[in-house]
Amino acid sequence: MDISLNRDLDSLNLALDALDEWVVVVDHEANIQFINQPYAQFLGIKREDAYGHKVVDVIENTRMHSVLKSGKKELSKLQKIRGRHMIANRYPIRRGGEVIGAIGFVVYHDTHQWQQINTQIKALVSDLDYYRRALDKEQTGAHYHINDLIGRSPAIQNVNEKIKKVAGGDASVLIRGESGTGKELYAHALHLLSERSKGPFIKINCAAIPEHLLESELFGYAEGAFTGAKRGGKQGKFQLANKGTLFLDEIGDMPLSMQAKLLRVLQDREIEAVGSNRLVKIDVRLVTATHQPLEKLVEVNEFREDLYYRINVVSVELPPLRDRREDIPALAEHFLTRLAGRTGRRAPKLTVDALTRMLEYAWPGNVREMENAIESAFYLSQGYKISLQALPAALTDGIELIDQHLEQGTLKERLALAEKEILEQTLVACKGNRQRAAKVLGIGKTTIYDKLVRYQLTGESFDH
Ligand SMILES: Nc1ncnc2c1ncn2[C@@H]1O[C@H](COP(=O)(O)OP(=O)(O)OP(=O)(O)O)[C@@H](O)[C@H]1O
Repeated sequence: MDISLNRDLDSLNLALDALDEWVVVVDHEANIQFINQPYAQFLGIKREDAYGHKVVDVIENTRMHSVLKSGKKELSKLQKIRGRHMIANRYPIRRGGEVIGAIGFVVYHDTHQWQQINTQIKALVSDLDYYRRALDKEQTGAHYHINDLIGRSPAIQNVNEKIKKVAGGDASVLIRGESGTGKELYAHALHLLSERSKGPFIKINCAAIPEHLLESELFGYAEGAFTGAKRGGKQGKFQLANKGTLFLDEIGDMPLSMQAKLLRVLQDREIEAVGSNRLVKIDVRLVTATHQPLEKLVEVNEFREDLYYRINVVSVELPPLRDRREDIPALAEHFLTRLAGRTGRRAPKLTVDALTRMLEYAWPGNVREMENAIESAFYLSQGYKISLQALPAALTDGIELIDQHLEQGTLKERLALAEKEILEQTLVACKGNRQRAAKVLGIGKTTIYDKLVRYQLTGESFDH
């Protein structure tokens, strides 16, 4: 027996019988020429008996004859057959432009099947809408003024000076720096220092938005632009940022197709919403940020050179935290005070060991990593001090930790350690003012200086 599948009509029939979809084919007079086995079975007929008969006589509520008449396909139409609602697609068949028949598929045999999918999609769309709105809320408005930013190291002072200088005017600014160095905070500060400070500050993270949504997020869409488009359309970030600042974060991750569109908008200063053919003028200052080596991306054709020059009129480089270690004590204190405020707890202090380790550590995740480290240590420690043990493993790996409860040493050594810690905490509380610390502790000026030298507490980390 030949069991191979041939390119003949029989094989085609077998293939159509194997489908879950039900299939019917009619000729130009709406007579059934083919019906697949599953469909015939559902209708309770022998398919041979249906051949040559008018489709309206065999299938309830059919519209195959209408498709023949209109020559237009009908997609996802509801059809009730034998008490069940089905979803059908119907297509005209043409030869040389003339309609010679039609083919129909029942895609979902039961609306229950379809309803299940529909419910899932509805839930997803509503989730998406919720997160979009939450994201919009979070990404609107500038919250950080330059004076709120912690850090007085020379490297940061240079950045602050540059930001103040370029804030006025409309030059596009590219903020560069490793992840977690504070690029977004500086974009806020730049906006608040600029003449556009009364206008909106709108942020969009190019890396976080799927490529197919990025265009409509940036430029908006017109009503009916695509399935699921909101009635009345939607404004894009460019329109929302009108007369203000648009902050494009992670610009290095923008897909090439969008880069071309963005470049055109920056050149022409007008945008066209998706699905609209109306050009709208925009008045927006562009601030971008990236941790990516843009020049390298230009070399390998992953970032457009012309766009690179457009966005890089002024470039501000944020130094990594390891190059401005002087800022670490102040940042630590800032985060601890903020956590204390939020939780109603008294702000704890870092022990000298913990602070020393934080000053030595390389902080590959920069200020964000430090903020997280402080937060986890804050919740892990209960008392007034945060010891080395409370710091995350990344900082303490490879360091010999002595369990506090098993702390060894003579009484004299342990009293000295306690004295050192009291001195250190008082100094931090007095912002490095030794005279005040001496007064608080009820000791003389000379005594405190002697003790500070003995315990090596004369470093600049206590000066603020
Ligand atoms: N100078 C600073 N003062 C206070 N907090 C800061 C400072 N710099 C950074 N932070 C904090 O560090 C975290 C990271 O900052 P931000 O999101 O601005 O970094 P980023 O460089 O934009 O990071 P990414 O490249 O990952 O987007 C934030 O929680 C921010 O509050």
